[in-house]
Amino acid sequence: MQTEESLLTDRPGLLAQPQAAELTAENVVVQFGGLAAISKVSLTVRRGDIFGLIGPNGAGKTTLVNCLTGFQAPTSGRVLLGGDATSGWSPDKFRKQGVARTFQAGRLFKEMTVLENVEVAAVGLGLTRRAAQLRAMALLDWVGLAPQANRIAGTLAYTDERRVGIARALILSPAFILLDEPAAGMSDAECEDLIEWVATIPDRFNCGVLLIEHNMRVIMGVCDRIHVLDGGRSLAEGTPAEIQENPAVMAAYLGMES
Ligand SMILES: Nc1ncnc2c1ncn2[C@@H]1O[C@H](COP(=O)(O)OP(=O)(O)OP(=O)(O)O)[C@@H](O)[C@H]1O
Repeated sequence: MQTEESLLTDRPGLLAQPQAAELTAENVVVQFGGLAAISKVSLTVRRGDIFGLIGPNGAGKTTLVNCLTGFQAPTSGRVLLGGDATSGWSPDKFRKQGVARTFQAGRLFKEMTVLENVEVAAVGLGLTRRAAQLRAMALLDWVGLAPQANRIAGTLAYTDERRVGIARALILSPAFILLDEPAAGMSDAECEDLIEWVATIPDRFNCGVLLIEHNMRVIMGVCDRIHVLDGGRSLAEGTPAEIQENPAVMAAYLGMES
């Protein structure tokens, strides 16, 4: 009999056991025609850390996350998972090796139930329907959506869609989870709630978190380190205190909502 906790966090033997301690971008360049969306960016997300990725609109945050998850091939440079080159890996391979993500637009299957949305992710990773359902329920409980499990996903509030996306990404306990603007559209109270449970992810799931977020309260409240992009280039990296005092960062954010 499995406990609630093991349903949340263990990894069945059919998956590669993700051992990687670091997810690294090394001199990554992404060129879209004449536009350099990412210019020689290097950063490392460590298992156990919450690593913030911030920057004004169009800075290249999502493009970089796409590179770190196999949705975009770098024009040059490399992405390394625990020291292994990932060149040519599909998003599915990244996921099976323990790198999961959410999307800005929830990308839920709108006609399916909330539970089925999470369940299919586990079935896609090789679990039986029954095992997938047990784990999906445990995760929905953890994100506070168990009472909505049988609701059609297309009828959910926008903020609850985010929670389903996070539950789906956390299924089978990835080594790294990349969250793309989870707080967008949330009220202050919902943000506080988000900060509280995102802060527990590294220890609970033994994973590293990369967090893209415009909401500075969320970023400063929860991150161990923060990397700032501007116009596709790295502007700064440091602790929340260092980033808040960095004049170049303040200049890039002048006029932005805090
Ligand atoms: N598939 C694409 N083809 C062409 N240009 C693209 C593509 N994807 C992104 N871009 C451009 O690359 C730049 C970086 O975009 P990206 O979405 O990565 O920024 P972002 O920091 O995530 O922005 P936001 O905060 O608004 O989500 C932008 O100028 C964008 O228009």
